[in-house]
Amino acid sequence: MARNIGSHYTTHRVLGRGSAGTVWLGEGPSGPVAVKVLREDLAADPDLAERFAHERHTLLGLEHPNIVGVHDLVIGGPDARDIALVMDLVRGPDLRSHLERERRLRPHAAVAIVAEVAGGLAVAHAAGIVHRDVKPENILLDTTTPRTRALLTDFGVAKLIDEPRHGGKGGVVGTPDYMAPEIVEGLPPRAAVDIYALITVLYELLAGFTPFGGGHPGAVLRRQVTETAAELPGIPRDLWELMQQCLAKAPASRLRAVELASRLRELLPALEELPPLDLGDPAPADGAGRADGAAEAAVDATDPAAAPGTPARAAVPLVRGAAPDSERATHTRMRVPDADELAGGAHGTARVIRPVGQPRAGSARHGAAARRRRRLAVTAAGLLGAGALGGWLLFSGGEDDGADGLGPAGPGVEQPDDSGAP
Ligand SMILES: Nc1ncnc2c1ncn2[C@@H]1O[C@H](COP(=O)(O)OP(=O)(O)OP(=O)(O)O)[C@@H](O)[C@H]1O
Repeated sequence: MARNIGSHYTTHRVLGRGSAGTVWLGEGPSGPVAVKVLREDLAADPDLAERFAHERHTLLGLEHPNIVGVHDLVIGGPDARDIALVMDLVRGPDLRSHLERERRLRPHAAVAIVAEVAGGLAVAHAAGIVHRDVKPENILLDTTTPRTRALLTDFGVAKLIDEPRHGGKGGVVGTPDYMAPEIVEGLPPRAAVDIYALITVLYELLAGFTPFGGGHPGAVLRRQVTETAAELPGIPRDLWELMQQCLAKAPASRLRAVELASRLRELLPALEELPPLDLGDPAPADGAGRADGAAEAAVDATDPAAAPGTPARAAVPLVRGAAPDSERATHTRMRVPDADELAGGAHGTARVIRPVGQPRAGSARHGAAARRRRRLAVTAAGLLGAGALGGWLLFSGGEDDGADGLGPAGPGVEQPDDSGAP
């Protein structure tokens, strides 16, 4: 049923749901738009409404072909409880859905997408805006043009929702798989966190899994701080060197967005003919269950991420709590693993990428449930300080609409036990 948002916009049908609210297809004075209506419980927070109003200028000011433009911010509604962002309508899938379908992208396609997003980030960073939640879910693909265009969305929303409520200490909300080590260490997020996250996305597009994902969110955060990304077999040397530089633990060592965009563009011609990286698992055409077991056979049976009923990855929304307008489960509290647990025990938790055709003995198949995507909101308050850990991880759990996830402990990847389940 059509619903009015402010005096200029009408919403018609749901395009998608995120942790912060629901995105609707809408109509405005100049044509179709996407309208993100924040969750009622968030919108009811007067501080949040105030922050959105305060940042109106920033939210509306970013213009770039690779950034989803925000046209308007509506605060009000019949009961004065709506907060809605009116955005460019992007016709096409988000990068998460695209990757789930493709499983792994050709290096040229992956680098082209990431170079475009880096271009958008460069403009935002120059304006002093850090995205803070770069991940495939926040990259939309416009497929209406002859050449698909990638657009980064949700600018500024992470910061607004993340701010401490009443001047108290806020946690850091983010997505463990893409979270830069300095955030885990409690430092304020600067532009370099977006570079780290974006190159993590590139790694995922090439490999089908993130460098440090899998298992307990606390273990993922620990790996972000302590481990080194495994080199992907067959990746061109100069591309890998650039990726390593942007995955550096020290933020100052990473490239700036503008440099990254141009370096990636320079690499493109040499990547044109390359097929997707061969990590040893025949990609199923439909991206659905790998019923023949050829791929699943490589997954470590001890990996909690591979256990039936355990989510394969942790794509994390911005905010805690269940969306009242979605079917997600309510949030759950869990303890951050202590320093010892986070040290990973004697065996560590880094993935080992095996050479093609070399399955690991004693490995087991993924359960169907292990491929489900789960969303978590993580608050990491001073997670790793002087080697000791404190605080809590707060996460909301629930599955999305049943799309198969790309398990970080994907085929061809070993991930020793890092169980730190609550
Ligand atoms: N500007 C847009 N145009 C078209 N569709 C959009 C637009 N913005 C979002 N969507 C759709 O709505 C879905 C939900 O978007 P939203 O930003 O609320 O959540 P998310 O980024 O997927 O997750 P989260 O907010 O939890 O991190 C997206 O996956 C996409 O399919």
